[in-house]
Amino acid sequence: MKKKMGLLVMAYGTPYKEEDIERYYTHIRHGRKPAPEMLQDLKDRYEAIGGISPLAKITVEQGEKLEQHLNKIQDEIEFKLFIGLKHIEPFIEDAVKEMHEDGITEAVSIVLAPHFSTFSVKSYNGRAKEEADKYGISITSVESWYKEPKFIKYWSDRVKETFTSMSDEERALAVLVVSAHSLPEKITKMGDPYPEQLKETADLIAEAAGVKNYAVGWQSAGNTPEPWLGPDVQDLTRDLYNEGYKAFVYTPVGFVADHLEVLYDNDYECKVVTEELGASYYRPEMPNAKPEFIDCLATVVLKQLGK
Ligand SMILES: CC1=C(CCC(=O)O)c2cc3nc(cc4[nH]c(cc5[nH]c(cc1n2)c(C)c5CCC(=O)O)c(CCC(=O)O)c4C)C(CCC(=O)O)=C3C
Ligand SMILES: [Fe+2]
Repeated sequence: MKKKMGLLVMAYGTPYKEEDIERYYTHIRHGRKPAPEMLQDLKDRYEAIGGISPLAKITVEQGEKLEQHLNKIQDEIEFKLFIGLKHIEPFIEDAVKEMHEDGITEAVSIVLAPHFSTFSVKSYNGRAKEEADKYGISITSVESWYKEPKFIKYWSDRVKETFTSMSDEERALAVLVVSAHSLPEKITKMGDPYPEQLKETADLIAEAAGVKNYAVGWQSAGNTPEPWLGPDVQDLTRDLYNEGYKAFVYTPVGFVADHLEVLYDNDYECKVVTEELGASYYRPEMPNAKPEFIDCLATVVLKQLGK
């Protein structure tokens, strides 16, 4: 008899249609409605990437493929998928309640973001645990998985391919920019491991790819007066250009899918800067639901369970 276990896959969530944008943004802002111009700015950014983000579909595909793959590569546990989102339905709490209604008493959870921070993974895991406690469900939660060798290999393979595709002249002046979502700088004072985890990720990828010229940057910082972690990837691009680099390879490794922060903040905003400088722009493909990435997530889940 196989043991049945809930597989709680958590992700950020995205509006399903234009009318969802306001309530989604309000949820991100902890219930404070955005000013009309902030809302319009966000709507314009979604419009610029085709009206709506591909993220909703990709998250489901990642979850479903992970469930299938886990059930294929081992036969001790029967995993059942539940998707729980941070800022739109199905919310994390909805997913945990559904697990309970399904008779599940044991679950493993993973967030579709590799690095731990109090603002991201800690909040996902905290919400899941609080709801699970109501039903007596025990959840074991992955806290971070950026060090998983299959994750590092995913990105170092992409980086190698990209550098190999360049001419010798271009490669000599190329630089790798490894980035994640910025967070308020105050997390550093709280001893948050997030900045250090991104730096470690960059070191591991650069080493595995054999790339000597690389830098860590932050992107997609919020629109608030407080200081955010820097340097911002756009400013960093200009600084690196002034140091002599002419080709830029962006790897937004804090994300795992094509979505607004990548399709707009990298593929539009960073690209504008490289075009203005006359430099070349590369952004290797995101993991999405590629088999090697699904296998990476499965490895992380099984390791969490001591398998
Ligand atoms: C750490 C982190 C991740 C990575 C980890 C994880 O994945 O959990 C992440 C991912 C994402 N963030 C996303 C979208 C947004 N995040 C926002 C705003 C914010 N994010 C923050 C943090 C993070 N965010 C913070 C501290 C704010 C400011 C809140 C405030 O104001 O106090 C805003 C508001 C407008 C703006 O600032 O742009 C939007 C629209 C999407 C979906 C894109 C799509 O729909 O395709 C994804 C995957
Ligand atoms: Fe965000």
